[in-house]
Amino acid sequence: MNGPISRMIAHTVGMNHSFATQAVHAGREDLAELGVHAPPIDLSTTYPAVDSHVEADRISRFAAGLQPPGSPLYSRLHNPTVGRFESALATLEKAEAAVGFASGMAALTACLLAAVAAGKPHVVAVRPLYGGSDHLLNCGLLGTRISWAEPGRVGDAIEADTGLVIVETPANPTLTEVDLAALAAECGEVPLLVDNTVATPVTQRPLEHGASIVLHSATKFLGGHGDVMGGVVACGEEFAVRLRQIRIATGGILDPFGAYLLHRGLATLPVRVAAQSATAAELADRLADDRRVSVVHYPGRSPRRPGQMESGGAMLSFEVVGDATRVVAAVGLITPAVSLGSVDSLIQHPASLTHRIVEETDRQSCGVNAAMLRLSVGLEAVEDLWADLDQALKAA
Ligand code: MET
Repeated sequence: MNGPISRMIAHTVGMNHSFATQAVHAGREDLAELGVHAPPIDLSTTYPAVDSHVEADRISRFAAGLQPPGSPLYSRLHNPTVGRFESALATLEKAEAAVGFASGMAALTACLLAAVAAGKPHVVAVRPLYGGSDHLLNCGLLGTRISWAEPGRVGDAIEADTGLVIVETPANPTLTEVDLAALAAECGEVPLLVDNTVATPVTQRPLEHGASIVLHSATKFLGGHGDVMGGVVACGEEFAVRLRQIRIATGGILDPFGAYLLHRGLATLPVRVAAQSATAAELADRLADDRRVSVVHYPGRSPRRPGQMESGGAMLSFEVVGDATRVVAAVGLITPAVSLGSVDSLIQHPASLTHRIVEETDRQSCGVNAAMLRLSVGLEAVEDLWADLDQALKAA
C-alpha cells in the first residue's frame, strides 16, 4: 500500500486530457494495478524499518526535503495518501510539485519560514488578503518584515532582501482582481505567491500568468463540503524541497484522512465551481438591482483583462444600506458562518469575523467596511437562495 510516492506518479494523467478529466483521474494512476477502485487511506504513523543502515540514509534524504522511494518511515516525513492529493493538485495547478499542510495558515507559515531561512525576510503584499494572512504578515511573528503595496507600486517596494510578493486574487473579502501577468512582471526575480483559494484552479491557474507559488486553503473549494481542514502549496520542485524540509521540522503536515477527502473533492471541483458560479452571477445581478444594497462586488463585471479569472466564481460580497449584521442574523437557509467554498451557502460580516484581527484603519484602506457582507454561494437552487436573501434584507 505504500506504493509509488507523489513525485513518481505526478503528471501521468496526460497533459492532453482536459481539466475535468484530470480532476477525476489525477493521483489515481496506480489504482488498477493495486486492484482497487478507491484510493487506499494509509493511517500508519510509523513503518517497519528493518535495515537501520539503509533507513539512516533514507531519513537523511527525507530531512533534506527529498522523497526517496520505498517505505515512508514515519508519517510526518511522508504519507502516501497525502502524496496522492499533492500529485493531483499539482496536475490541476500545472505545477511540478505540491506540498500539503494541516491548514491554509500552516501552508502560508511554511512559505514565510522558507523566505526567512533563505535570508530574505522582507515580504511585499497587496491588500486585501484573508484577515488571518494579513495579521500573520503584519505582526511579524515569523521574523518577516512587511511592506504593503498596491499593484503598480510593488516593483518600487521590492528591496534586496525581499523573499516573496504575496497577493490574493480575487481577494478575500472584496473580490478585487489583480492582473497577475502585470504583477509578475513587477516582481522580476522575486517569487510571486498567489493565494488561489477563492479562484480555484478551475477559473485561474496563476503559474500560467507568471506566478511561482500557488497557495490554497484546501478547507474551502478543494474539499468543498465543509468537513475537512487543510492547506496546500503548488510550486516548482526546488521550492517544494524547502517546504518539505520545513514541514518535517515543524510538523504541520496534512493528515491522511483529510488528504483522502481533499483528493475526493477534486473530482467534483469543476462541476461544483461551474454550478455555484452560475448561481452567484445571478444573485450578483439581482443584488445589484436592489435598492437595499449599495454596492455589489463580483469578479468579471468589467471587461476582462489578461490574467483575470475565466468566470466570476462562486463568491460575492455586497454592501447593505441598512445594518449588515441584521442580514446575517436573519438568514434561514443560508448558514451564518465563516469559511467558504462549501456545497451549502455561507454568509458572514468580514469586519466582525474574518477580518476582525486586521486594524480598522487597515481594513478601511482596502475597502473592508462595516456595510460589507461576504456570501459564499453553494449548490442550492437560486430561487431558494434569493428568497432567503430577500427576507433577510427586509429585516435589515
Ligand atoms: C477564523 S476566520 C476564517 C476563515 C476563512 N479563512 C474565511 O475566510 O472564512
